[in-house]
Amino acid sequence: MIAAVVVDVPSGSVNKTFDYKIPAVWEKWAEPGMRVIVPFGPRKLQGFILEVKSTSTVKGMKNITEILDPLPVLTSELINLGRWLAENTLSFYITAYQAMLPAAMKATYEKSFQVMKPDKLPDSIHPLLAGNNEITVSDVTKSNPDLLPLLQSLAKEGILDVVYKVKNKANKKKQKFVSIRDRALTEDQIQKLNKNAEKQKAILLELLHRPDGEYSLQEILNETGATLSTAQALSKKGILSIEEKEVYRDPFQGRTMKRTQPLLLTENQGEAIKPILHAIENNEHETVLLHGVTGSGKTEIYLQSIQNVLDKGKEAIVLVPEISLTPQMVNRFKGRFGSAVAVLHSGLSIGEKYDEWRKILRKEVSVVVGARSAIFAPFQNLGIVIIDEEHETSYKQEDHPRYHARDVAIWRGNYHSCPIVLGSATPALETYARAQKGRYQLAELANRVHANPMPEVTIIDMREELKNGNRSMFSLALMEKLKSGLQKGEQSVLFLNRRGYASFILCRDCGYVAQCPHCDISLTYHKRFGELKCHYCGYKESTPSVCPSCTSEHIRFFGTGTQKVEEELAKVLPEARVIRMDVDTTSKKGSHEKLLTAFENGEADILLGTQMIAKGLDFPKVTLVGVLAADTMLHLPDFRASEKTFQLLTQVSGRAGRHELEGKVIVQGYDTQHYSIQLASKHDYHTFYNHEMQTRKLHQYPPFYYLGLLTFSHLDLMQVVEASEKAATYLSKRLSRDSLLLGPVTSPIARVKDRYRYQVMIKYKNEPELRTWFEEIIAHFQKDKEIKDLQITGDLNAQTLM
Ligand SMILES: Nc1ncnc2c1ncn2[C@@H]1O[C@H](COP(=O)(O)OP(=O)(O)OP(=O)(O)O)[C@@H](O)[C@H]1O
Ligand SMILES: [Zn+2]
Ligand SMILES: [Zn+2]
Repeated sequence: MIAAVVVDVPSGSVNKTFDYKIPAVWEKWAEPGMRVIVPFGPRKLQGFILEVKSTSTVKGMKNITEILDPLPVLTSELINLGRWLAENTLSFYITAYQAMLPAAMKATYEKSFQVMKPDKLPDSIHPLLAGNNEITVSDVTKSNPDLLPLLQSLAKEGILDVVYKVKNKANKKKQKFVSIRDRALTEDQIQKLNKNAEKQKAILLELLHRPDGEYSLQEILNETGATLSTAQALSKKGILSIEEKEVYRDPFQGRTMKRTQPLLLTENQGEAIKPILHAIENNEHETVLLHGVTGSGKTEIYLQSIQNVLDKGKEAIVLVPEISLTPQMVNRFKGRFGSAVAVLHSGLSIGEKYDEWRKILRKEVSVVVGARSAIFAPFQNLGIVIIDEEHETSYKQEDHPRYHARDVAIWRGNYHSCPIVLGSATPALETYARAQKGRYQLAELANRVHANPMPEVTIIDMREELKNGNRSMFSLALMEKLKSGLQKGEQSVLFLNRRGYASFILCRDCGYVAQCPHCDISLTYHKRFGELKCHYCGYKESTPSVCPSCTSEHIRFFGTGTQKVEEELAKVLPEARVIRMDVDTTSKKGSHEKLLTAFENGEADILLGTQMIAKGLDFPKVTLVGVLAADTMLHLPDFRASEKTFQLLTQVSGRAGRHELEGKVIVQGYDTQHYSIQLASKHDYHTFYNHEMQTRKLHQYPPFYYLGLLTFSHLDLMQVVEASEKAATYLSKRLSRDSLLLGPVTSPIARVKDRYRYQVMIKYKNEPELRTWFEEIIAHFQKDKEIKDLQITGDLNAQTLM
């Protein structure tokens, strides 16, 4: 038998399968979707079997070295999906397949020197080997780099051999369990034990006091204070049995979850869930847009839809943006479906993610809640995919493979004949447009549950405040509300929109702003370390005390960070207890959850934070939401700036007054007349949609046009300009008349890590050959040896132009 294998070399010339012979021992169980190790040139590489066949035209085929998985890790569905994904995102097949699996399953490679002729080995090498038969190249490089040339020449003479090894990161966690072999005999055996074998006795007594069964060895040792060797001695005598077993790393271990029961749906919810239930009932693929205002009870609709899917013996995937994948969010699903739920998000360790993933493959769970990549959960009987906050840009991966989770979901829904639910209070323009055209079904929830009113929003123009002599970062109205909230014992959320508003250092005399010397962006000020840092490349420098440009001493930290707001709050409201949530206070594992729980338990009056607190939170005592700097995002070079501002303001406002207490929102800014701010304050999605659609149409942006984007980068500016001009000429000769070509121009971020960036943009409605042309351009420059190091990335459906 022969296996067609795609190997772990992300390169254009290797972007196909290679045939290998399956050795007789493995013939019976080799299947498509298994990981293998194969020889490839002088190396050993990991790969995936995509096909098993009986003939091949290839001469001199090599054997597969090893099959790594007892069962396929890619289902036949995922094998097909990967092909589609690679082709539509201009990535390599291997990259697409690797993106579908947990990181732990990706191989790393190791090169080492192995001794072939020990008698000819020079003495100087012996200490290095320390009695072993081989040593890894990386070990030599670390300890004795000057010996490398000698080792290399020994390899040429055949005294050493260079071997390549594939290392697997995927390790299963093992734990030792202990049990008593024969309870009836044990009393006797305790009598017979040596008098001073106190600890051995302690172990046996501890086990005898417990009900019959296996116990974690570590737990027993902790209880008795005995050591491992004591237990091993008992095991040698045949009294105890110690066994090693595989266990899952469970990040939610030891947590008791309150089980919840389905709520009686409101009339509105009952209507909105109908098209979803209909599709589940009839095994139909249907994309349903669930457009519901904040607090309208979308989550309850998700939960009951999933229940219907589980009742049919099928499985469910729920995607949630990484940033709102909080324990509170997860608990809503675990609370309803208990241990049937697996969770996949980036906060888990590599091992934990691998364990959660294996629960899915082994059919031990039937619901997955996770961030973007959870869309690849290897379920085989998928009954629904739910994408919460479907407008979130994080659903698009901005690295190879550049897929959008929404597109993958719809592909899988089609494959399994099941519904896809896109939920949001502020659907992406693209999505709402499709619903209007009838390509998606539209279900709307116009009101909050039980007719709770939407919070009243007041907009404050901070320029006016300044004119009236208020120089603080809080308007009078906000101060007043914060104070009255404190008096009544209610809670407030203060949201600082930091995107596009990093804290930077500015010279008030000459206007100098500290920039990264390698990237064209300003450095961000980090007070805690007194340093300036680049968010793109990690470059750091200490904060200057005088301006490097004009030597003025008026060089200061400018812009508002959460720390600064916290300090201000302490001055003006010293009695308020504040919890600050931002990247600095949540970097430690579990701190995110701790802070939120503390706030929920009423241990603070004000929750102050960034984007992190904008979504999904549902706290009954929150009556006031304050937004500082609502307009900062409007000025980003991004055609979605208005849409993003509208979405964010709507989401944040939605945190107020979700339960009995009425909510109020105060929005502060400088450019408060902008329609996205005005309409968000009126909770008016539909007017915003119509207005924004007109703008997009006028400027020929999505959803009226797709954006194709080719980005070129190189250390040498001339190379980038030349290559991008060639590409633009090539495309302009081929594009249809309805398409527009823009550029080449410098990218909005013109330089990253010393590499200059240029882009060519194509606005198109229908350009079936575009993919091929992009592929040809990329292949052309890859062959061109003169422009070494030129990087080109292509995106057929770019979401941003950065
Ligand atoms: N049928 C119902 N009966 C009683 N309470 C309900 C019902 N449906 C939802 N709720 C409650 O209403 C509140 C808001 O619902 P939920 O959080 O699901 O809204 P949402 O639309 O998902 O909001 P957001 O988009 O703001 O996150 C929750 O506390 C929820 O428990
Ligand atoms: Zn200066
Ligand atoms: Zn930089």
